[in-house]
Amino acid sequence: MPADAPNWPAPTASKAVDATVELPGSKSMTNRALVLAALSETPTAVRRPLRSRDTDLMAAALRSLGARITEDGADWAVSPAPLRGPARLDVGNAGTVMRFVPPLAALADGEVHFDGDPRARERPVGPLLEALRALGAGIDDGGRGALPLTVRGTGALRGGRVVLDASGSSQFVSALLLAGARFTEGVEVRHEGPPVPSQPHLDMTVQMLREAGVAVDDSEQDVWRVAPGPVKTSEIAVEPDLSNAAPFLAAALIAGGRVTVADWPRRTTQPGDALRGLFARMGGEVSFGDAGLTLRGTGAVHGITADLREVGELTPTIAAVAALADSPSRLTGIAHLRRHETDRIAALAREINRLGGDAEELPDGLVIRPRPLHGGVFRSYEDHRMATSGAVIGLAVPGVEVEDIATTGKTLPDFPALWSGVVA
Ligand SMILES: O=C(O)C1=C[C@@H](OP(=O)(O)O)[C@@H](O)[C@H](O)C1
Ligand SMILES: C=C(OP(=O)(O)O)C(=O)O
Repeated sequence: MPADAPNWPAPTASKAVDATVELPGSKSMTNRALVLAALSETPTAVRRPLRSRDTDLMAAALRSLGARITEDGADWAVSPAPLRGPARLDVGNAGTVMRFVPPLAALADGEVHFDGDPRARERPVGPLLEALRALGAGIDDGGRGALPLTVRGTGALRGGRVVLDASGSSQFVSALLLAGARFTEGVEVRHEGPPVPSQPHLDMTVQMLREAGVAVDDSEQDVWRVAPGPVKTSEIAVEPDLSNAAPFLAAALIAGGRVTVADWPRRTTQPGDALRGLFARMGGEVSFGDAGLTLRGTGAVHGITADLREVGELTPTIAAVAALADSPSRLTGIAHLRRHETDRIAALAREINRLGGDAEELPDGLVIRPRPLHGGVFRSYEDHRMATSGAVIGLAVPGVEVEDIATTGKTLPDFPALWSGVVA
């Protein structure tokens, strides 16, 4: 962010909202689609991908490894090519790039160097690197277990069985599975440790692999087996990003009225689908219709006690709503959020409290006791979901200014315009 970028005055809702919003594609599906397309034996059309910092970084990384990725209207056309180095890749602060691409680099011929934003160097990749080494990869990370690092690809990876602790991020497992069919022996990943977060994202990985013709066995708890074989995709349609639906649905909860998110899939592996249940418990009326999924505010906004381990990505928005509710909330199971774009537990508590709230950190979550809030600057810590949480609080609290709203470009570059379209 330019040091002098002005804060963004969050619009206050002066009346009930009444809007339909068309959201861009899912970050998680887009970046899986790009990886699978780059590994595929056949060219792939990725339909309605998200265009944002994280997905542009993924496309750039795969291009550097040899894939041809071109724009075709709103789609991306991906032509695979043998993976090769040398390459220097920028992961930005994208967990999906820093975790999903090193296994591809291990399959490439040549050295591939990875680095990213200062925060990316603090995010965990160690268990993934250890697993890749155990599967035959040569990696130089200076013993840090973190970026920057170099993968010394030889054009093939043996693969086989590996045990790792994926309690820090489900992306360690997804990374090994996405590339696993191309390892000579396939891969068997066994998790040992505290629970793996983000189960829907693991389901997304497994489902998208199966749709690409890859045999995956996930019948045993905490064990995933990917058979060696070709990846074959020709077309992957990306669903709207349901995690980015969170602030928009929250707007109807807070301001009253209704917000419809267009093209909400009836069946999906996206964690954002859990918003239907979570926001219903917090006071919304949720219904499917021809136009999409609609949330109607009832005037009531309730606190919630919820274990968010599986849907940690939704925490910042839920916490913002919780700060405006009529009863306390207790959000748990999310210790791993301390290693997300920022320490989200600490950042949410700090920013809610700066506006006069009462949020208390737990080792693995937050307790939020609603209190009248006042205006002020809501800092975003270069975290897209912190920025949108500030916008949600601003709906009900005059004088909230969100620092660095442009950071929403990580997954939703159009946020300010989409938000004005809903709340103006
Ligand atoms: O695989 C994915 O696309 C993601 C998995 C989750 O990561 P963690 O399991 O590290 O929380 C999620 O928070 C992230 O935004 C996207
Ligand atoms: C944790 C997130 O992103 P990343 O893919 O960088 O892990 C997120 O989008 O909430």
